[in-house]
Amino acid sequence: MSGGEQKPERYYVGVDVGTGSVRAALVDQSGVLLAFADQPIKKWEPQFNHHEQSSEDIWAACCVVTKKVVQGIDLNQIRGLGFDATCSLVVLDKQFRPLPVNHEEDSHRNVIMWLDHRAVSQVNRINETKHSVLQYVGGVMSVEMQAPKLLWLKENLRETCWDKAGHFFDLPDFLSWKATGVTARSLCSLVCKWTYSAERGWDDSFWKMIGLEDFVADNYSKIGNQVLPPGASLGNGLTPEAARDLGLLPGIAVAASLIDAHAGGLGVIGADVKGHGLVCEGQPVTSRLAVICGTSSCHMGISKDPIFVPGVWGPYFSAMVPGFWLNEGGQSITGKLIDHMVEGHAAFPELQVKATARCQSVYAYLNSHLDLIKKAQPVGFLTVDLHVWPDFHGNRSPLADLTLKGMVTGLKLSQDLDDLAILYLATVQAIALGTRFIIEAMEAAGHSISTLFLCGGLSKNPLFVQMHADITGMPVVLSQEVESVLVGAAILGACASGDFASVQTLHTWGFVERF
Ligand SMILES: Nc1ncnc2c1ncn2[C@@H]1O[C@H](COP(=O)(O)OP(=O)(O)O)[C@@H](O)[C@H]1O
Ligand SMILES: O=C(CO)[C@H](O)[C@H](O)COP(=O)(O)O
Repeated sequence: MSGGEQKPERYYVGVDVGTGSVRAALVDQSGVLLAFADQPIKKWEPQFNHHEQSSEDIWAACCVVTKKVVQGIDLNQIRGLGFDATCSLVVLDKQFRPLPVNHEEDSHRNVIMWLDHRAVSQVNRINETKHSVLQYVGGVMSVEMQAPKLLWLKENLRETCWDKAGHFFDLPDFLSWKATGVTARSLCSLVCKWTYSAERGWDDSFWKMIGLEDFVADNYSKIGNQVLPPGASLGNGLTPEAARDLGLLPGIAVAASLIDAHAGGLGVIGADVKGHGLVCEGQPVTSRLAVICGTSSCHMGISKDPIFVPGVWGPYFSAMVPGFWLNEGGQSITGKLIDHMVEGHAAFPELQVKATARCQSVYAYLNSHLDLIKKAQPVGFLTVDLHVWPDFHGNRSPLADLTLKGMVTGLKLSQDLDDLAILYLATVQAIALGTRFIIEAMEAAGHSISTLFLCGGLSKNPLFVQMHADITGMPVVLSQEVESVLVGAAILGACASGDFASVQTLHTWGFVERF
């Protein structure tokens, strides 16, 4: 480079903590992903419906992947770091040490995962209050949100956890605290999972009514009384200790974070679609629905004015795209359901052997097997007499009923590979029908959606994508960059660095090339 003529390249790091793994990416100043790394994280299920993780294990995985993606890069060129994560609950004591969220008193397991359904009695009591904050979570609070989990801790682990607790973090906020030492929370997590209002702040009457008046008494210091918009720069940036852990330089900008689905939404919803003949090209961004499909699926639709959709979370102001209201529909398990159905089938060992012999994933093998057995018919016809109801872990939207269970009708005595492939297809179709059900509820309430923007692990499955297009009757757009959630996380880091004016100026990073 000739001195002074060309500015040195600037890089941003995005870290995405999903349910099963942590991913990191190095992104350049045009939003192009240059390096990617992932690392599995531990999960415990000590009893049915109890799902736990370890914040130390998660942080260690963040460090491994971050070090990998910056290898060979001049660290002085890394300008910002952004985190997104699942909305699991992290519990620390007053000295920021992990506290056990289990009867076994294993303090390593200090995270109640988002999909944990232990707090059923607590959420039922919260919903019986009919408090006005519930209007902003779709009318019914989900057992996956934080208030019922906090109440469960108070009622079940009073001495070993609740009385000792100094800090309750949403996982994305835990990560930004760990990186900077700043305990400020992101508006995204507090609005979406904790009943905070961007306009009115905390509602004392809600916490008093549900029996968590403790938070009001100490001015919400344990759950957050300093709130920043996603992408805001935190404190003095990366601390020397965190910099050592992550293999970065101290002082680089660290952003207030986002929940993972929201980072994915940010990574795709503003994508430049010019020249692809898509109906949404001439329409406002509110005609787009971002669907983030991983262990679960999240359906993110934005609007200029608040829209109240029964059974669909929100409306949340400025929780994803600043200045817009967000409605978030969801299916609690989608990728996890497909894995469960396929791995639990009698023909799974045979599938594994055959897929391995062809150097394919089991899903790529199943997709080509379906192509073979459908003969001249469209693939959808293979399931005319086999149907799946996909609510094996309750229904998040639009029925908002955690008691619902799954169902399969049309089973036969045979359990060969054809049966497995067709059951897999029926499961994918059921999930896509669930998306249609959510879109219908959103449209009945006032949304006008024309195009789906998919991202997340399941968007790498062509059958999953095709079924969503066929069953919703809408075009499905995929970004050129498959790791769109990481693009969203890197957008946060880029925004915090001050190199870009705002998150909005960056959300066209999710440019489009694949359909
Ligand atoms: N190439 C692929 N083909 C089919 N399914 C995939 C592929 N990659 C990931 N998946 C599925 O996506 C799901 C995980 O998605 P991911 O976004 O990694 O999840 P999370 O963010 O919840 O950790 C799993 O159910 C997995 O089977
Ligand atoms: O509730 C959420 C988003 O609002 C969870 O974080 C999400 O459903 C879990 O995400 P993933 O399936 O990608 O791991």
